[in-house]
Amino acid sequence: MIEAVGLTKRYGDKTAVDDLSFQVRPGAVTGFLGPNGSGKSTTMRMILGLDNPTAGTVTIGGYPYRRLPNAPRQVGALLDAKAVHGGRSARNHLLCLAQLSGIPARRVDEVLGVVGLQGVAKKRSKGFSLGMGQRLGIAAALLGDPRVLLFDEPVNGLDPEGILWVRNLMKSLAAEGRTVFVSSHLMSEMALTADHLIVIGRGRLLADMGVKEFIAANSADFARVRTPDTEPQQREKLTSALTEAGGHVLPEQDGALRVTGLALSHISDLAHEADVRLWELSPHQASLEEAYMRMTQAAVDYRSTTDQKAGLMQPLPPGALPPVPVPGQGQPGWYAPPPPQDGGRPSAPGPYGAPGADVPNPYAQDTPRAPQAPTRPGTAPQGPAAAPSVPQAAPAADSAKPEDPR
Ligand SMILES: Nc1ncnc2c1ncn2[C@@H]1O[C@H](COP(=O)(O)OP(=O)(O)OP(=O)(O)O)[C@@H](O)[C@H]1O
Repeated sequence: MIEAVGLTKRYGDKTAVDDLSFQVRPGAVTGFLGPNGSGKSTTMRMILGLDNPTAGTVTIGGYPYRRLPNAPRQVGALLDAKAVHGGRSARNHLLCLAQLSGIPARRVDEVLGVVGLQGVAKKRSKGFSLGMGQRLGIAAALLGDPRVLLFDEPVNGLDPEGILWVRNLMKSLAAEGRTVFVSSHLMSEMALTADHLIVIGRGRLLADMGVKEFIAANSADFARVRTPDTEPQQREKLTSALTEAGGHVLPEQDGALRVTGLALSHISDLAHEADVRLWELSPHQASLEEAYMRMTQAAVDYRSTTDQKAGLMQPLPPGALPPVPVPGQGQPGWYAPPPPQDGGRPSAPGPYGAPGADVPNPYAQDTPRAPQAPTRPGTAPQGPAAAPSVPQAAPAADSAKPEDPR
């Protein structure tokens, strides 16, 4: 288990991590989310003893990383996939790390197989695509067969096949009882991978809860109800019946009604009693991305001056209602769904349940692919920080040259 207590990091005037307390438990994938600059990497670096806290503590299995016995066998991390000596082959890079940590050489071939790099094991890593570099970083993290794994943006640069592979890998590592702590900006991916979320904004803890709980607490479930378009009086009749029963009804742009506060079965019964025919009655819940946007909108440090989403925070004119989001048609003027009906306080999970996904196929592999475009230009995903750091190599003109003997 990873445990942070009052963890704080200041760089001069800048507080990067502010009194953060949380636990990352074994047997689950815990997602670590937050806007750019919110302190995720700083937190991960402090967990791994690469940065000293200004205040507070962070321990792994009860020890600060630097006092952890045989740390590389207990903790594996992918912090910067570029932190590799580019002149070395993938295999030699891993061999160096293995030797430094007393890990047998046969484990190198095992992890190369796990990440699907056995075919390019003898190629110099400076010729690797971003995705192949990520795989090499993941291989380094797995080298010591650790019980605790940290991954900073592990799917950065991976193609859809690679993303699926990482998702399955994370889940299977957690299913083996390991502690898996992973940061990502890809909310759709986190929704499929993580069981639990730790969300920070400007260095502070915003949420520490299950994925389903997080979505329920930061969005409102609702039902979409549609009566025949040709009979507007049916719509009026249903609106009255639903409102009288305590429902909250809002018209949507396409003529449907958005209903909150009533279960689907109750809406159906009320429509039946009012003798109103329905063309649609469907449950809806915000996505993790929408719930995340809603929670973190006030903690975003970097926003484009031309970004329409910035308008979200502007107050509406007196008496004006916010624009109504339309599922599947975008949300005009809104970056996140409207607040929960209880006035913004976290609400109990709604009646319609959250979407879930369970993908088996542990350690499924695929072969590395041709070079891919980076998804976040200028940002460097991470390498084997848990192992001793390896200096980054200068760019090479020709990766087909024989391997650098160093
Ligand atoms: N060595 C440093 N010196 C000064 N400021 C730093 C240093 N490292 C990080 N910071 C600042 O601390 C804050 C948190 O940075 P950090 O990299 O931890 O955020 P992050 O959540 O990982 O961001 P991103 O999602 O963009 O990777 C930022 O404002 C950053 O500029």
